[in-house]
Amino acid sequence: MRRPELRGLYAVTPESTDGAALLRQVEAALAGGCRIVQLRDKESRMSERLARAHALRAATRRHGALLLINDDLALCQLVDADGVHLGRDDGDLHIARAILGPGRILGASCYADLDAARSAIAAGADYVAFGAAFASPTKPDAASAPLALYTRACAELDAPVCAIGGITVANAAPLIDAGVDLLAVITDLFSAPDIEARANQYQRLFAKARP
Ligand SMILES: Cc1ncc(COP(=O)(O)OP(=O)(O)O)c(N)n1
Ligand SMILES: Cc1ncsc1CCOP(=O)(O)O
Repeated sequence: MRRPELRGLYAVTPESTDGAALLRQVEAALAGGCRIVQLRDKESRMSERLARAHALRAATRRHGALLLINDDLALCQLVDADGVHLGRDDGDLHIARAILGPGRILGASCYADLDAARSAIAAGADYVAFGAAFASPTKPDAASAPLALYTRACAELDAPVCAIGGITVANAAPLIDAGVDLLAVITDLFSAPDIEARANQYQRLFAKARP
């Protein structure tokens, strides 16, 4: 079943930020209207990741927002997060769905591969992510997903479509016009001089597109 809450700005946390600063930044994004946050942390030790996940869990709850955890099912369960995001090297999606149960959200990276997205949806993914939409400062080696792929994905797939990679408020409109449901953003959000205002700009792009 489609989940209507899977639409809008999807804030993915940056690396190399201290825990207190990260929490302030995420709070600002939430204040600006962001309703979906992903903890993506490949650098911290487990104890620090756990502390960050707990802090983000509390903050997202205060704002009625969703928290997803990148890569880590166990951490998702430990902090009672709303779901996980998994890539092709992060384990089998059928098994992830079985572990998560029907209530939690499962997101899957599909790079530029529509067949991978069909398989992911069949395995129980709630949304499928394609990228990089544009050159990404965070992941310069990411595969590239052209706009036409998003158009096809939105027309052909029965699940919310997420775009990631190099997205900015200046280049996002064609993706939203193509029907993309989720814009996953790191740099353009968390490096903005005013994160709350930037999050609000994204939410307004979605509000303008359709109800
Ligand atoms: C929403 C969203 N889409 C794609 C990714 C990338 O996931 P993955 O390919 O597993 O790469 P890493 O993030 O693990 O480097 C994502 N994290 N979130
Ligand atoms: C995790 C990931 N996967 C593909 S691009 C990317 C990074 C997105 O970050 P940014 O918004 O800074 O380009």
